[in-house]
Amino acid sequence: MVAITAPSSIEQIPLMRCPKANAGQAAAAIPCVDLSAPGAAAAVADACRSVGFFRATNHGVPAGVADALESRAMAFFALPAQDKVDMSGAARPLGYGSKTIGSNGDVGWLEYLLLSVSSNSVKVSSLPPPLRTALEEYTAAVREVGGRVLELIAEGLGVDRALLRSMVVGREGGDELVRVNHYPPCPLRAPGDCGVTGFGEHTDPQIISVLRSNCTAGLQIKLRDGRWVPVPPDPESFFVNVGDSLQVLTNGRFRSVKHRVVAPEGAQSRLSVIYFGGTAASQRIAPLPQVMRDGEQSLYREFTWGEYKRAAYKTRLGDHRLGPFELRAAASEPAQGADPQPHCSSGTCMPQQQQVAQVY
Ligand SMILES: O=C(O)CCC(=O)C(=O)O
Ligand SMILES: [Fe+2]
Repeated sequence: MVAITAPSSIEQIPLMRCPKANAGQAAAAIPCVDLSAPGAAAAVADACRSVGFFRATNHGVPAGVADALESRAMAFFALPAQDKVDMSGAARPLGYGSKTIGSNGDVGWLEYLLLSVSSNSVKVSSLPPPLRTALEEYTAAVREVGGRVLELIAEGLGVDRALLRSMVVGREGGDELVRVNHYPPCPLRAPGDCGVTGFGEHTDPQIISVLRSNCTAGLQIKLRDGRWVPVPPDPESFFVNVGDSLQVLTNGRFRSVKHRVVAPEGAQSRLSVIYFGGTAASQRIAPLPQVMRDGEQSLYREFTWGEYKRAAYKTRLGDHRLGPFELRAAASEPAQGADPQPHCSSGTCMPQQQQVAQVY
């Protein structure tokens, strides 16, 4: 097992309540779209409206591209902690991070690499060359999947097919990121139906995210009815998230999906790679006029991607980040701060009643 080292000040990992879900029902709740099928545009739009998340098959990415990145990434994460920092810089926010996510107190049982991948180059000079090559090949492939999904979304919305894709792919000054998350098996045992936080509940702020993981479970999404359901891992598929920006571009027709990761309890690490399709800092994020009905008002005040990203970096993962940009508070969920959470400390979870009651 690879040990995660971290400053002692972040020794505390929050718990999350993970009610046992019926595996069949959970899998059925997650839409699956064959990207090459004739009805793909309608199916993608439907999934983005109902769940904000779907599994994409027939995406055209050869298995070897993702497998190569997976093995290079595992080799990187097996290096001594200091080497990982030396090679990629400490995450601020880009670079190598361990346990700390962002700079506002979020922690989880993971280590990661967060990289800017706009304009086809991974902007970290000293990564091991085989890892860099694997990242660049993977990024080129997953960007195509993201681009295709954005075309299908546009088609499903009845707007110009190239409109959303051109905000992200090949966009001058664009903002595409890749995050490689490694969740080693967690030796901490959570009480009852709790799990140890791998990555806390959040929505992704960009337009869309495209995720691929190895065979180890852990990802969960929140359905519209409030139920958390586990996403069965499937290394042969990609999983697509609606991000906050797409929620705004569709004036709330699509909703960004809340998701989180529970740390692996078994012997296997989870390795996931997420491509975040963001746009240029100067891009206005506002409902597309073509999707608005006559007389329909925007639910959001005007902002640019740059403004939203800056605001997002000042918040906690679980904060309702779109809240300050909403014009009609009643139209969306109440703003939520990060709940106080129970903690694991020094390898033992504390099953105090009061703490467990505060699990989100
Ligand atoms: O690692 C995962 O499976 C998901 C992580 C995630 O949601 C993120 O990095 O934004
Ligand atoms: Fe995410």
